Amino acid sequence: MEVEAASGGSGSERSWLKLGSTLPVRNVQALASSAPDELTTDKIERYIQPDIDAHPVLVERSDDVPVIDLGKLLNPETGETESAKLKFACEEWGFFQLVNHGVPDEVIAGVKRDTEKFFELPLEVKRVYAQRPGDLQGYGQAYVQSHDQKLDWGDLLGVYTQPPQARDMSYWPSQPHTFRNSIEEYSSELMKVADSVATFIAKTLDVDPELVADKNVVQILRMSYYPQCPSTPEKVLGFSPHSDGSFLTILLEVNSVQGLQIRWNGVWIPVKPRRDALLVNVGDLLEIMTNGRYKSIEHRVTINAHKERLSISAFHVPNLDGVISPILGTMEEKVLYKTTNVEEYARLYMSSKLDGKTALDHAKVSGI
Ligand SMILES: O=C(O)CCC(=O)C(=O)O
Ligand SMILES: [Fe+2]
Repeated sequence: MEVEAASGGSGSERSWLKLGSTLPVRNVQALASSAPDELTTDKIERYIQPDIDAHPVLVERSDDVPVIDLGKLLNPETGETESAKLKFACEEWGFFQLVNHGVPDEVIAGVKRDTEKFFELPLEVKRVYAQRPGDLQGYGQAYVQSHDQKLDWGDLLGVYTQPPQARDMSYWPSQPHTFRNSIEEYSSELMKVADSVATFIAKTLDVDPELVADKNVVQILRMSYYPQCPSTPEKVLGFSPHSDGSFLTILLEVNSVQGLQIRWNGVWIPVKPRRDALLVNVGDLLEIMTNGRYKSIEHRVTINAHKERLSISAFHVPNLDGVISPILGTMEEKVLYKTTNVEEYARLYMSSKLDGKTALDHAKVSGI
């Protein structure tokens, strides 16, 4: 089985699109729907995660995942208190549920409906959008970073949505027929949310919002479909543990089936889907920018024996030609991260050459 590693841009065409890595394997949705006797040990083997139980799962902490109210952040009377909560959420959790986010219900309902319909389409139709090697856009299987890495029990649709001047809608799925429109509406609403969140994050850091304004200009949507897994679901993951290589990620849990778990003080905490919220998380680039104060937390997705799960991740990232420099709070603060070139970071994140380390480790000042 071959990993088609990112070949990288051809110099003139430097874009996030060219940095993906994909594995041309069988579609998981099709595998999941095969008859139980067809789903042999041999076929499921590559998905079995021996370390899945290495850390305990603490369901009772689920209610502690912070909730941040964007309406309260915007209101001068409540802004300060809410901003302190936001700071705490970014420092201690790296994840928060964002309520009163302002995205109209019908926009969310539209993109949810069309994402569900897309994955219901016959395999041959979805395959029309198959990923090209080294392309983040298209339909395929989840990325893997090394030949021996366990496979994830999920299929994805990657859509490169922003910035408007660079996107090419002709790569977007045209089925269901309302999909392009619903993606476009959702994408532009999320750009607004990401801008507001970034502005409030800048305030919590006491830095000029201008300093974060260019960190969110590119957006990639990833629609994930994790089919039910009739065979040993407790040993299989929809998405292996990782942190996001983004600045900010905004997640929509499409059908509210629980699956996401976040790593908190050595244990896994399941996140309860909330229909009224978007789940926001700090990505690696924000961790670098805050010199480690805001945490890009590891997370994973578990799967179900009988229920499928769908989600939409929106990764907000800077242009590839920039750099991220740690902002230091005080003169005494220890410098944890190097000034990092965004393109180099993105290549590293997507590459299979991580020597068991994470991309974030490579951005650290050596010796730490
Ligand atoms: O499906 C989810 O809940 C999370 C997906 C995720 O972690 C990602 O897309 O990076
Ligand atoms: Fe993630």
